[in-house]
Amino acid sequence: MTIARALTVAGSDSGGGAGIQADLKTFQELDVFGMTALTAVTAQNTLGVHGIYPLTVEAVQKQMDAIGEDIGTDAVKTGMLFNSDIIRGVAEKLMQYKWEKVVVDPVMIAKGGSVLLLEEAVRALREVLMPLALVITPNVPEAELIAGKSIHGLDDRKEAARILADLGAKNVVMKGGHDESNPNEVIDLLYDGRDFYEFSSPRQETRHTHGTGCTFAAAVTAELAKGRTVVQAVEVAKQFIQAAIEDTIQLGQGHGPTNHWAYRRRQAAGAGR
Ligand SMILES: Nc1ncnc2c1ncn2[C@@H]1O[C@H](COP(=O)(O)OP(=O)(O)O)[C@@H](O)[C@H]1O
Ligand SMILES: Cc1ncc(COP(=O)(O)OP(=O)(O)O)c(N)n1
Repeated sequence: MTIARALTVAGSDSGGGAGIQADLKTFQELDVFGMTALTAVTAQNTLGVHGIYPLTVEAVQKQMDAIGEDIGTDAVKTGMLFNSDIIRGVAEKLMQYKWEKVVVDPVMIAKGGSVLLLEEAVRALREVLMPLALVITPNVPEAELIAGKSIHGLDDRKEAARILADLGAKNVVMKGGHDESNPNEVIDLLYDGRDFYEFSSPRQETRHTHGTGCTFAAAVTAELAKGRTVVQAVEVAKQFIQAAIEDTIQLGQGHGPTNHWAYRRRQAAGAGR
């Protein structure tokens, strides 16, 4: 039996809704064998981030070597990378192992406002990591910072996507959760350097959206690991995150996590009809 493999290079969220925990749950739900290279430990729950403890570059690279020298991987996702040294160290290993299906989720700020990427690291993200990305998945504030332009609505998002593609990302998914120019719909916009594709879903009125970005990017990574095209992978990821937000599980007192079981349960229910 061959099994698709995916590696996430990201931070740990003790609350289980975002970071490496969200990535592994998503990989598992999509039938992909998940592996990890931890970049930082966060003490985090639905109320916010209470502590950040980055690992050394050596520790991050050793974990990537452990995968590269033995198990190998079909796709890689990067999440919280925290500082420019870690970004450069991760980029070095992506190149060394010639991992090409790389999904970069340019995690910068958590919902509660905590900084998950230092300001000094944005340049390294732009110059060193983006050219290695098969797909980059910024939310609106992240795209504004990387592209250096403010974004209001779909036309601005398209222009920012072009700027990000010029920086070297082969495909740009501009996520629409923060774009409230359309109160009824959330449109995720994919730009492949030539064409735009829109993935739309009804906007859910909920505060339980902790880890949506990680979960979405992990689903894209899992589908790429299985050999799907970028368009197919984004299509599945959109369905996965929509189910995870709609079938809410109410945990904690703040922004709760999404439901990583929901997509599989819906698929199973559909198959049983
Ligand atoms: N209120 C919502 N209703 C439906 N989908 C949402 C909602 N908020 C976010 N999403 C989806 O969750 C994913 C993450 O979106 P976004 O909020 O833009 O990024 P992030 O979680 O990184 O801030 C996207 O696929 C987006 O379409
Ligand atoms: C360890 C860790 N990594 C990433 C994030 C950000 O996750 P995201 O999916 O963008 O969700 P919110 O934090 O915005 O809810 C995180 N919080 N922790």
